[in-house]
Formats: sequence, structure tokens, C-alpha cells
Amino acid sequence: MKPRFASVALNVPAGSDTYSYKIVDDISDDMLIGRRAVVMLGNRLMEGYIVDITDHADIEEDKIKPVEALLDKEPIFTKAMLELAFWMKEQYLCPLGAALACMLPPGVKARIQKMIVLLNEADVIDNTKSLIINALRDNKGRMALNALKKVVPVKNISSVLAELERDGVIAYEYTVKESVRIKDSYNEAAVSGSISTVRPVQQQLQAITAINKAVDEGEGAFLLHGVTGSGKTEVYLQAIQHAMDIGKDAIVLVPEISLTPQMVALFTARFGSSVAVWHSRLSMGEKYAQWWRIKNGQAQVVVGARSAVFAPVQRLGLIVLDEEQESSYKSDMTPKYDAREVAKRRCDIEAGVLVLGSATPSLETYYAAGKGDMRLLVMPDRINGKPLPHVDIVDMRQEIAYGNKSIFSRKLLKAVAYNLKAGQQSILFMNRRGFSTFVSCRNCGLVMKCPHCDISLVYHSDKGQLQCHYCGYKIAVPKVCPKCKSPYIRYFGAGTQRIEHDVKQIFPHARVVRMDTDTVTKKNAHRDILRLVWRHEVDILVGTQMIAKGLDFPEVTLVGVVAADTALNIPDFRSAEDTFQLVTQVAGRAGRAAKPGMVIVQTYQPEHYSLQAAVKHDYESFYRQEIEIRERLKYPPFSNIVKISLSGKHLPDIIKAAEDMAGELHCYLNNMCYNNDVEILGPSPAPMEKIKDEYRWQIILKVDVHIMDDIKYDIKRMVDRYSCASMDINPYSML
Ligand SMILES: Nc1ncnc2c1ncn2[C@@H]1O[C@H](COP(=O)(O)OP(=O)(O)OP(=O)(O)O)[C@@H](O)[C@H]1O
Ligand SMILES: [Zn+2]
Repeated sequence: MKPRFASVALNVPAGSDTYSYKIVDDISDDMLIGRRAVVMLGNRLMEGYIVDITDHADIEEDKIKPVEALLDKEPIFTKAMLELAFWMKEQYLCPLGAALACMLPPGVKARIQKMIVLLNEADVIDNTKSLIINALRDNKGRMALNALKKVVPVKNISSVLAELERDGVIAYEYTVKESVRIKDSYNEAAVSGSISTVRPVQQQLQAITAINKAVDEGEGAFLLHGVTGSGKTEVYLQAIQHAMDIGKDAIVLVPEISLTPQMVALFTARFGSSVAVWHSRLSMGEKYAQWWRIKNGQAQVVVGARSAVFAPVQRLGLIVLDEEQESSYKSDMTPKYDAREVAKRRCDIEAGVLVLGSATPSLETYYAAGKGDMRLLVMPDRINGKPLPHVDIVDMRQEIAYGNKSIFSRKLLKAVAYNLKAGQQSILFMNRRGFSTFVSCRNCGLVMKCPHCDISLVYHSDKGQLQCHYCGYKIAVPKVCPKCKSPYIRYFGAGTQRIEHDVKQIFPHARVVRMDTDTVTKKNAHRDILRLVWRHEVDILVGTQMIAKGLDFPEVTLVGVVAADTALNIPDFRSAEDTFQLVTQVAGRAGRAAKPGMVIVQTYQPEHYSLQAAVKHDYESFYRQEIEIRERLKYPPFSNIVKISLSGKHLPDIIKAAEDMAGELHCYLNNMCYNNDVEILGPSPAPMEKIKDEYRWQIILKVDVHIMDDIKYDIKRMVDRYSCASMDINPYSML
């Protein structure tokens, strides 16, 4: 038989994509490609993935080690998934092994143990050797290396063992353990009423027909642009039903925050046990069980957050991305992939259909639809002709001029009071948690900052603490200023706790609940709060973006955006877009059922175009103004952004590295005559210069879309030479 070699991808940061190993077993290529294997790299045992079988090796044959063990009974990656991983490696410049690793649930990673087996009990005089042999004998002739090291704690044990192996006294063996306990208990209780079959309205029917046709043909990409409450979910459900009817599977991606029990219940009610749910609140064992249910074809519909784009469905028919503009679709860890792009690519490879849905599509996606890269489906009306809510802007500068120093305008208070009287529900939205967002001394002006991060501490009234929202640092509120000892400590900038507190004082009889990351830490807290709102056991819901999107609260008629400026003032080229999306989405929670809705937006910049467009529910007008700015300033979609981050504990080193790298980049672009195609911003301190005791600097490149592929490998190589640097292509956040 001809020798065969496996090309194995390993999840190691640098080095080559694959390594060659000898195949000793008599197994067909098809049962090897895509299979997990245990191999030695240097003297480390590792789990790897066989991506190819060849008859030649990339190094001299006698240096090649064998594959130590094969895992699973059959390949875990299909050819299509391997192809997707190869594409990710090129697209995101990540190791092939890292791309493959992120396609598996965390629990699938094997724990490999090196075992020592006693072959014969030679008589030895060497003290260490006899200790080893005795220990092995006491353990029935077989011990894990780590356990043996504990019993025989000598430094040179490895070389002693090597001698014993050479003399045929012992041998090595590997055992492989999956590191999770398998648990298949995941079952969210249905929370909303049962779902009867829905007859689609005209605009839904058009969208469903177009998508179904594409699913039949196995090709197509759509942007479903439907206003809030236009019934996008029903379009997804019916398209998925159709895919299932013709024997195909579907993946539905939703942002983590909208993976609510409501969403899950909706899908479970429609598709029963064919649904697999995938989100970060699942334990490792639950994820593992779900993954195998999908892999084995027991689940045909997967509902999940970003990483569900890799769900191992067998016959892909459809991938839906709801709220496609959400930043959570972009991973900020290696591989730094964008689930929208991965979904598109996966659909191309597996003859699936892509549906991106949103009331407020990202500029990039809408631009792509305009160019004809995907088909635009529009649903301009709410279901049953319900009007979009009326939006009013309140200029908070005038409130101050009037002498109203509270966080609520007169108009908003009046509207809440009216709603309470009428027995209707209200939402107060605030994009920051905590009580006060910064605390300072009135005497000397000192602002209390985190000692580890360049950021103000947030006051949390329930615990009487100041907290850092980045690293979790906490201290009790100081009674006097740490610098000047004055007792005049003041609190500024309201967060959700403060809103809740003030609202309870003003309306003592109102039933108020707050929903933000602080109140949903306990298991099921999230579900319980939503349940209170659905059952109308709450009058006023106060919350962060957690309540802004995707939720269908039929009885809410008033939404107050307490401070629209918090998102507007973030130093990021997307801040106008984020503000427009947020205000439109949160406004979209109002007036979804019988009664008309009303929205009040408080701001210090009422003339801002993103707010003006949001007031009129005019996506087109916002898009036209914003896309013009992007084009003029060469921001995406008119360029690719490469963010190079440098971080470390010693600031001068970081600055030096940033300056050196910028110099190198300038040189390189000069030599390549790319000066007109790439703009270099920085080096400069990141907007948050210090986080968790690490200083952060950055260099931003705006790269012409046409030359991105020509230079990205060179830039990556440059960045890789600096151990303190990393790069992200088209990051979602510039902070
Ligand atoms: N054809 C229909 N007939 C009656 N009711 C419908 C129909 N389609 C959807 N609905 C109902 O309309 C409401 C709004 O639909 P849905 O939540 O899907 O809107 P959406 O477009 O996803 O909005 P958002 O962008 O705000 O999440 C839901 O309560 C849904 O059950
Ligand atoms: Zn901190």
C-alpha cells in the first residue's frame, strides 16, 4: 500500500496551516477527511482536524510522526464546512485550526491524557526508576503522567521515563476524554399563549413567495426591510416551514439579547421538537447535546446567536439573520468573523438562501442591496394597518431654561401620568445602567475613576458601591473626597437605577420594574420580568437596550427615550447610525396592538439628522444623508477599516511600538504606490486609553475596497511581528 499522510489543522496561534502526519490505520480517505485526530506537535499532544489526505508529506518522511489517535466514529466536519473554514482563514486571516475550532461547541474539545504503561518489571538499581516502577505496580501497571509526577516528584522524570521506554520497560498510551457531561435537559417553558396559524397579509405574502422560490432553486440572497411590527417573524416562519416541507434545514440567527423566551416559544410552538436552541445561557453540556441533535438530523431548525451560523445542519435550505444591523454578529475574538459574511458564504457553498431582516438595515447591507448584491423586499406597513407611533422630540435645553432640572421633561411626565391613569403600559429607555454614571468632588473637581481603567466609576445605589463597568472593580462610596477630604461628593449622569428610583418617587403607586444586566443575573430573571410585562402586572418598564429590540409588547403605548444623546456622543463613525437604529427600534415597541403608540425622545441635539429622520420613521432619508457622509469621509461601505490595536502594561513600549509600526506602514505603502488608496489615522491613544491595567493605542487604516486583498496579508505579517499588536478587519466598534 502507498503511504498516506494526513494534513492536520491545529488551533495554534502562529505557524503553518496544516502539519503532516502518517496514517497507520487502514481507513478510507472519506472516513478521515474532516475527522478529529490527536497528534504530537513538538512534545505536546494536541487535538487537530484532518483536512486532507495526500501521498506526499511536507517534510522528510522519516521525521513525520504518526497520527496518535482518531476521535469520534466518523468525520465531524463535512466537505462544505471545511471549505467554509478555508474561506474564513483567507477572509479573516486566522489560523485554519481556529476557524475549524469555532465550528464545534466548546465541550467537544477533547482532553487528552498521556498514560504510562508498565510492560515488564525489570530489576533496577536506579532509585528514581524503582520509584516509578513501584508506583505503576501499585496502580495496576497504568498511570496518567500527571498522576505519576505527583507520586514521583523529581525534576528529570521525563528523561528517566525516556530511558525506561527505550529499554522496553514502559510504553506510552493516550486516552481521550470529552470534557463535558452530556446533558439534554434544555427546555424553555412556553410563555406566551399558543400560536394559531396565521394568514399572511399581502406584503408578507410577496416576501414569502419570493423567498420560497429561491429556496426551491437553492440560490438567492434577500434583504427584508420591514418597519417595526410589520410581521417579519411570520415571513421567517413560513419560509422555514416551506424549506422543511421540501426536506431542507434552516438556521435563524438573532442577536443574543433578543433570544428571549418569547422568541424561543414562538419557534417551539410552530416547529415543536424539530427546534434546537443555541445561546450563551446554555451550559456546556446542553450546548453539546444540542449540537449532536443537529448533527444527527434530529433538529431541522436551529435558533441561536452568532455562532449558530456554524450549526451542523445536514441539508441547508435557509439562513435567516434577524436584526441584521446588530453589532453582536461580529466576533471580536479570533477568528474575528462577521456572521453575515459567513452566512452568505455558507449559503453559496451549500446552495442555501440568505435572508437578512431589519427595520433599520446597516448602511453596508442597504448599500449592497442597492447595488444588486441582494434582492430588496420591502414591508412598509405595520400589520393590520396600525400606524407607526407618533414621535415627539423634546429639547432638554429648553427644559433647563424653564427651570426643570429633573431628568424627565414636563411632556414625558405628563404622558406617563396619563398612561398610568388610563391603565396603559409605558417603557422608559436609558442606555446606561447604574445610578449615576460619574461621581466627583464639588470642592476639588476630582472625578472618581477606576484605578485599572481609564474610565469613570459608576455609582450603584443598591449596594452603595462605585463600580467599573469594564473590569468589575468595586469600592464602597467614599464619605469624603480621597484627594481633598471635602465631604461634598456629587453624583452626575443618570443610569437606569436612577430612572427607576425617580419614577417610583414621582409615581409611588405605579408598578415599576427595571431590566438591565444587573437585574437579570439570576437564572430565569429575564423571563420572569418579561412575563410580568406581558401579563400587564407592570405599569412602567425601565431598561437598557435589552428591552429596545425585537420584543413584542402588545399593551405598551408610550416609550420615553430619556437621553438620546448618550449614543450620539460616542466617538465612532457609526454613532449617528447607532442612534437612528436605537431610537427607531425602541420607538417600535410602542403601539403594536389595539391602541396607538406615542414616543418621546429627550435630547440636547434635537436638530441632529439621525433624530429628525427617526421622528419621521424615514429610513430612506437617514440613509441618503449618512451614505453621503460615509462616501465623503471614506468610511464603510466605501472603504475597509483595519484596526490595529496595541496594548500592554508599559506605556512607553506601546507608544514606541505604535510609532515604529506606523513608520513601517508608511514605508510599505510608499514602496507599493498605495498612498492614495490607504489612509492612516494615528497612531493615537484608543478612546479608552487604559483597560484592566493595560494601555491601549491604535492605528486605523481606511483601505480602498479594491486593494484590500492585495495588501492585507502583508499588513497581517507586519502586525504579527509585534507581540503587543493585533488587527481586526472591519471591526464594529472603534473604541
Ligand atoms: N398575518 C398576520 N396576521 C395577524 N397578525 C400578524 C400577522 N403577521 C404578524 N402578526 C403579528 O404582528 C405582530 C408584529 O409582528 P413581528 O413581531 O413579527 O414584527 P417585526 O416585523 O418582527 O417587528 P420588529 O422589527 O419590531 O421586531 C406580532 O404580534 C405578530 O404575531
Ligand atoms: Zn476598571
